[in-house]
Amino acid sequence: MSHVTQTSEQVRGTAAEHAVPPTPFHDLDAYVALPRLAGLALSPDGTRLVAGVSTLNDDATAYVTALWEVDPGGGVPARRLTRGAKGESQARFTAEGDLLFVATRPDGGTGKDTDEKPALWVLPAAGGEARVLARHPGGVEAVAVGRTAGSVLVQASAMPSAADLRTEERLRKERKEKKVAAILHTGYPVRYWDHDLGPAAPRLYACDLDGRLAGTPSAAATDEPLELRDLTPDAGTHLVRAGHDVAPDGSFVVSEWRVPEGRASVRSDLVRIDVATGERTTLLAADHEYEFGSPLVSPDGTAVAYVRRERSSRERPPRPSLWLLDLASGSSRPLTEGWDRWPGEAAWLPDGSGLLVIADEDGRAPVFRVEVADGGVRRLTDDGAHSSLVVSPDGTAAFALRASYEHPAEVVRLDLASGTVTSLRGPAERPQLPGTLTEVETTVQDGTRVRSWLALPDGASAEAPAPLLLWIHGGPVSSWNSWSWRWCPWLMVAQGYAVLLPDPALSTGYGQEMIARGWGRWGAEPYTDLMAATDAVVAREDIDETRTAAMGGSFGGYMANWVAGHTDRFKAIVTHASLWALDGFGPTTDAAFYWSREMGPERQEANSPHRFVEEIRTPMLVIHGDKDYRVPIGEGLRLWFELLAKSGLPQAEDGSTPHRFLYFPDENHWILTPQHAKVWYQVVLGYLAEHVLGEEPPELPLLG
Ligand SMILES: CSCC[C@H](NC=O)C(=O)N[C@@H](C)C(=O)N[C@@H](CO)C(=O)O
Repeated sequence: MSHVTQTSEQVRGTAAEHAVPPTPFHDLDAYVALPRLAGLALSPDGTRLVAGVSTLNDDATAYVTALWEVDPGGGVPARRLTRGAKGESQARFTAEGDLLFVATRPDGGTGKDTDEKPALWVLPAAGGEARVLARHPGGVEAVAVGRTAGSVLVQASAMPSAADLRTEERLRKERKEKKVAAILHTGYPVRYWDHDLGPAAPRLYACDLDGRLAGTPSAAATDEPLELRDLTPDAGTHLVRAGHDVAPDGSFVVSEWRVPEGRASVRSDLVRIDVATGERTTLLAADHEYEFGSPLVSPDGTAVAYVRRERSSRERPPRPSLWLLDLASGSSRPLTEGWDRWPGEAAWLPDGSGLLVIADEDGRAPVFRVEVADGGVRRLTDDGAHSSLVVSPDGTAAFALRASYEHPAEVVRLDLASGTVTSLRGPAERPQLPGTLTEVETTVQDGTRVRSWLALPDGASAEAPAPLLLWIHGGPVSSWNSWSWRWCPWLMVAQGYAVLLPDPALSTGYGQEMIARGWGRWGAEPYTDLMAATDAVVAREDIDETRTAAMGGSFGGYMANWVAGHTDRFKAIVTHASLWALDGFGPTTDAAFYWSREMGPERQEANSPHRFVEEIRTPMLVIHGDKDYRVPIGEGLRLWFELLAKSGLPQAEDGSTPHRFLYFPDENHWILTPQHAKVWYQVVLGYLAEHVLGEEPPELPLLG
């Protein structure tokens, strides 16, 4: 019996085989075994809802995503649809109700060696086995479908000189056989997050169904994979990380189109690509003031909702707003210009009268309704952070994933008339928590309200005050508003810590001025806001002011380093994937142009934590992954050397040090594999136990 109530149709993790912990947050094996939801797809008739669910593989060394069907009416338990050993993702429905997905299946069901590249599969609505619909020598990366008819659009990466898929295959084979991995770059960027860009770059292909899926199951089973028709043979690097949307009738695509603009900077235009001919026209050309992204074609195909991003500079942060482009006249107008929030994921209402838009607000990410007629914005949901929004064909309901710091993502139905949100019978139930979540706020010197989440362990009281962990979010332009498997406060709460999650200057969801307050001033207001939030919480009688630690990842790691050089109030500091010397980080991160708009050499100097190394007298746990291209490993290496060599707490002559460096040779900015995630939490919790609680460090046999 597991601690989580599950039906036979629900996901089981390896925790079920172990002794029962009070909650999954008391046991790292149970924690990493919790199922994780991502991605929703709704059939065009609104009767079928499919979610991706990741669970551990048999030896608990990887997550595998399967597709599950969830009853949109909430009556029937969720059921698993796919069972491939390497998993399935990107569920999409065709207009006829066939379920498409991307999967890597070793022999593609054909017995032939397919080099295990992800292919496009279909599970026909008419019944029968799943089969391959299309392949690409580089693997299928993304799939999009017109909602009412027409082509399936496939994104896959092609070698620049390959004019057809036969050449593509040959070029890839030659590189593989000769073990050539070299890339000759002519532009920027050259890396993204955890992988190299090039020599292959994304293109869009049409996969013309021509009614072939509407046949009988037996007819479908004999079908050969379809040909992919290249719509963008001249894409070069223009489609690198470019989002797109297909018109409902499948006749055209609107896509972001990256344009180099000199001095290693790239801007984003919007283009229209005709699916029949591949003809491309620029709809909106970016300039130094504005760029354009996140296109969504209206239900009648006559307009495009998009995000116009006021570009950032030394003087001001970026400012996105939602706009509407009329395709016939080419004229645009603002939809949310006066709304002081950053529009995120959006979906059209089927009658075209408005859009549902998700935006950060006050530690949450609610769903808002934006009226096309007058740009009116109305908040529809109360708690939680929403994602994967899909709207029912009759426009009466929407479905989404909803998460918060109280629970991981779950599938919900939102009644658009009443605003009622109902949890559906998903593949897993909410895990039991080892404490409670509350909201706290304080007013800082300039009058700004700084709010935070505070996770408290059961039993914290004036008689038994809890040690405090200040956890600083990354970005920095983001917010603590949703469940994160990487930054899970409840594992700390289960060990008796209270965890403070503040949203300081630069956080989203509090208006543009909150972001502007910290722009180019990372060591100023963002830091003092965090200290003020900590001061307010340690004044509580259920918190022990004498046992505190600070930690953060990425920008949160930057701030942890800054904290280390500016106060001795914490017993320990944990700094993950952190920015240490801004002159080094600035030009070596994967999108240097973005950061250089905010920080010139003077600001880099003023805000760089490495300048305060001699002031560091707090034990630090440094963590970094070698394949981190967002905050390159050089930051971690330099921090570690300088901490030992010249901090206020240097390595002793006998080689001993209270500092530690947890290094992951094959992880990136995020530590993702289940066993590495376990190691991460074990080492962090052990380090905190030693320095905050005064306990013996735990033995970690897997670390040698
Ligand atoms: C190249 S655009 C920067 C995106 C983002 N910053 C937004 O303000 C970012 O990746 N920042 C990292 C340094 C960072 O702090 N990442 C955090 C949060 O996204 C993380 O958890 O990875």
